[in-house]
Amino acid sequence: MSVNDEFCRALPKVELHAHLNGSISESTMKTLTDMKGIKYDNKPQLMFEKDRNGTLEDAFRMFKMIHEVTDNTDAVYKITFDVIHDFAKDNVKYLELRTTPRSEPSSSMTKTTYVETVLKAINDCASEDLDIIVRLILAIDRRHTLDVALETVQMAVKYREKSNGVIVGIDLSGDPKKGTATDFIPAFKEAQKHGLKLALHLAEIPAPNETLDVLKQVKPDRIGHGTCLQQDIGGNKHIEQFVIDKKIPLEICMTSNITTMTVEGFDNHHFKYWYDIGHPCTICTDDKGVFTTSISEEYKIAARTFELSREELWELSYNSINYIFSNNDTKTLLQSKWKDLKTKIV
Ligand SMILES: CNc1ncnc2c1ncn2[C@@H]1O[C@H](COP(=O)(O)O)[C@@H](O)[C@H]1O
Ligand SMILES: [Zn+2]
Repeated sequence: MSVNDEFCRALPKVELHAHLNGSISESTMKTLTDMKGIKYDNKPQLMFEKDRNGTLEDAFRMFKMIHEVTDNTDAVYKITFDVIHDFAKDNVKYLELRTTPRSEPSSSMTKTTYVETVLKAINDCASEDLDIIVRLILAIDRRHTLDVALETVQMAVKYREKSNGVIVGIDLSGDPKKGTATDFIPAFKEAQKHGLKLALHLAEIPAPNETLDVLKQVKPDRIGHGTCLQQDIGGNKHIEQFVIDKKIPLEICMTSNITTMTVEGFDNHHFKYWYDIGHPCTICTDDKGVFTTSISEEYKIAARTFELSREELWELSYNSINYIFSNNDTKTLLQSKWKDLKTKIV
């Protein structure tokens, strides 16, 4: 049987690359704008309309506007709670959300209350019967300074303890056209020293020198996007070979790349190359709200574009369990859940 919407929804899934604020749904956006007394009639400025392309600049303008709506702890609680419910409804059984700690003087929200609020929403969801495990990655924004990055790592260490291990890692994200990833190497090393995992946006746009430096000096646990990893430096495929040799999993965000035009068309997406050589890849949404997608939709696009069967999609989803930032007990639990569900859906 061929792959259809129903199959992709029923497939149990792992989501490892989802930015909290970029994952806001239209209905949460409506509620939050109502709470602030803003008239919500501006969807195209906050989220891409389906199948409409733009640029990375457009996406970053949208994040800025979404941040204006989530500028207080009530809103941060609501968005976290709703995003977890959205993913649970889409049959995501294990979710690693990532977010950049943010302070907002207008509402007296501090980075501390921001992180505590996100953790509280995660904790409250865990006491519901949602059948989803949620972990948190704190993000370093490449537009910020090394000091800010070190502060983020410190918060991750402190709140990993306080949250009983809900925080699992550190991300590097933010506008890839700004800042330099290598500046944050001391923060990445500090995170590793404390046993935190690293999921870094690398090569979302061509940046071979910083990509190779970061890869060699810290060897991240996963790479976000990796769109331009196949570039040569001095005629040698150093970067690609390094990623292959070290088997660093790639977080694949197809709709995000096509919409921001960092990849020209689904047919040309680098997923095909890496998948065909058997490299670890996991299908992700990036920002399901801003890019008007869902993880089920991303699986469907992969199947449609690259002619993957139900069995192949199931494998793709099952193998993603290997790349999560949680312990072997959690992996075993998820693997047995997948096996139980397999006979019902494949
Ligand atoms: C499109 N590709 C992308 N490339 C790089 N960084 C991205 C991104 N998509 C999202 N973010 C990062 O996530 C933030 C929003 O979520 P949080 O406020 O952290 O929850 C953005 O401001 C940006 O720093
Ligand atoms: Zn991302």
